[in-house]
Amino acid sequence: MSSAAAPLVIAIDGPAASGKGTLARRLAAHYGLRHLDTGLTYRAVAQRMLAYGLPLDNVSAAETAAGQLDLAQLDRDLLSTHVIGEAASKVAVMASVRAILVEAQRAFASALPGAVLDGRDIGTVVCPDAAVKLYATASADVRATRRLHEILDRGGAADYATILADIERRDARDMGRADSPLRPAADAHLLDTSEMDIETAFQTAKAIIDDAIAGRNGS
Ligand SMILES: Nc1ncnc2c1ncn2[C@@H]1O[C@H](COP(=O)(O)OP(=O)(O)O)[C@@H](O)[C@H]1O
Ligand SMILES: Nc1ccn([C@@H]2O[C@H](COP(=O)(O)OP(=O)(O)O)[C@@H](O)[C@H]2O)c(=O)n1
Repeated sequence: MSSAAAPLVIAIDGPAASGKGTLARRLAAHYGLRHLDTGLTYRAVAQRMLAYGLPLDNVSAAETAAGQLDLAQLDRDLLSTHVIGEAASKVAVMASVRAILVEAQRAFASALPGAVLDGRDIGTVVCPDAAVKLYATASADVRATRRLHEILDRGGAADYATILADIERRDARDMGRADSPLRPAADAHLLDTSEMDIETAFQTAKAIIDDAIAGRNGS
């Protein structure tokens, strides 16, 4: 039996530009939950390192930056650059940095009424008991095209081949690292959005979550 007072946690993982953030934001608004883009926590640490000209493998500096992080101050516009995403995946291989960030992410998830968290290890490490776990995927080609349009729409410059190579390199680093590699949790629902528009992806995710909530409430 489930407790009505337990926070409802929805975990969404997936590789770069799979659409997990877009889904997470819409789902959080729909279900009246708070949202945390955990990628921004790694990006914020990386941004501090870049701003101070520190090497991205400087563990003690990265630990300090992680310890000083304020989840309420994460600036998505500032942190969403391609360069910071690449740097974040280098910072994210450090187990001690992950431990600090995971603790903050778990505290966020534990408050009522619950939350949608998106990232790489939410269903496997941060919230292994989440009520619903989704693993968003899309082909590397589709993801690179989405990211390219995102950058161009913001007035930036980029080319498809470079973005695709960066995405494939980042996938390999995130899936190959020793601590908390990117992979679907055993009980995650796979959501391949390659041929879904945003609305279809949202409706598909919502149907999965509604089912899980009905099961949780014993109906
Ligand atoms: N199903 C979809 N179809 C088309 N574009 C999408 C879809 N989902 C997300 N996008 C777009 O792709 C880009 C990356 O999406 P985002 O949610 O930020 O991915 P992630 O959080 O996985 O990196 C954004 O510009 C977003 O609007
Ligand atoms: N829960 C998480 C979230 C992000 N990350 C790391 O942070 C990087 C940036 O994550 P992000 O979610 O902001 O990147 P995008 O998927 O939006 O491109 C990823 O490539 C991972 O290396 C992680 O290790 N664990």
